[in-house]
Amino acid sequence: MGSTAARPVRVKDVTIGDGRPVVIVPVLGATPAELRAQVVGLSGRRVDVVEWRVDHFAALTDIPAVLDAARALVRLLGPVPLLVTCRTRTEGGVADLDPQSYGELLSALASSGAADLLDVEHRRPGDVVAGIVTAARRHGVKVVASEHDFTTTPPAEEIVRRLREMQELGVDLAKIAVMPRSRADVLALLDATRQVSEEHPEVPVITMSMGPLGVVSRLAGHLFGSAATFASAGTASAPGQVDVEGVRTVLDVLDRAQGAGAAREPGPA
Ligand SMILES: O=C1C[C@@](O)(C(=O)O)C[C@@H](O)[C@@H]1O
Repeated sequence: MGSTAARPVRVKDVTIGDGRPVVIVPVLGATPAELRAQVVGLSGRRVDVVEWRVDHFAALTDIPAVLDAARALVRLLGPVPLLVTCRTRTEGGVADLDPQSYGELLSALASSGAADLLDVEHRRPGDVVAGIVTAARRHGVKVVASEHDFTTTPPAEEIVRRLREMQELGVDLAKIAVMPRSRADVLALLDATRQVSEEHPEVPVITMSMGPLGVVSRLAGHLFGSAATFASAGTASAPGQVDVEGVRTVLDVLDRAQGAGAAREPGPA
């Protein structure tokens, strides 16, 4: 274990990074009406955080329209925190923004109070990333640094290095999604997750191995140290996402099994 203490992130009534997996569900509407319908469709489902994938929004370059839509979502969600993510093309999303426009949009979102959490791609230019993080800090918005590799899985040491690089940006959470080509790749992702969450728990990590091979990381990643999992409700935002009910069922089973295991542990069999 590292010498520093875990620092779970508190957003509204949700705690991220205390060992219990947080379920995040993306919405991908192109218009405010589509987004509204998707969020209404989530009511009664066990969703901890909603992610707005703003890169799918038709008026992405119209900052006031984006802020209006974000505010409407926050009102509709009530106690459920909103994570706003603008996934660029290079990271597997649909936004085609130059670094300056990316920085302006995210800084505006950070300053507007229209997001509880903001995803920041740490591979954008350093000054752009720093500007967004500063704006978010000033306005009490939590930052999730992120990186995506839709073709490969780097070796575990490299995943560790990238997660550490993100943790050191002064953000609240560090996230990495990678694509496995083998079972060994899935293990590499899980092992890197274990290592960073044990040695550097001060910034919780969110990790996933994508596609069908990586599904186990979405269902049991918390047992290796991942603080959250992305689950779908309707349209998945990445390959391998399982529907929210399926994820909840598995998490409940694992939770019960762990409780039973803990109760048995002290005595001899
Ligand atoms: O970063 C992530 C993780 C993700 O890519 C996944 O694999 O579940 C889904 C995205 O919507 C989100 O922004």
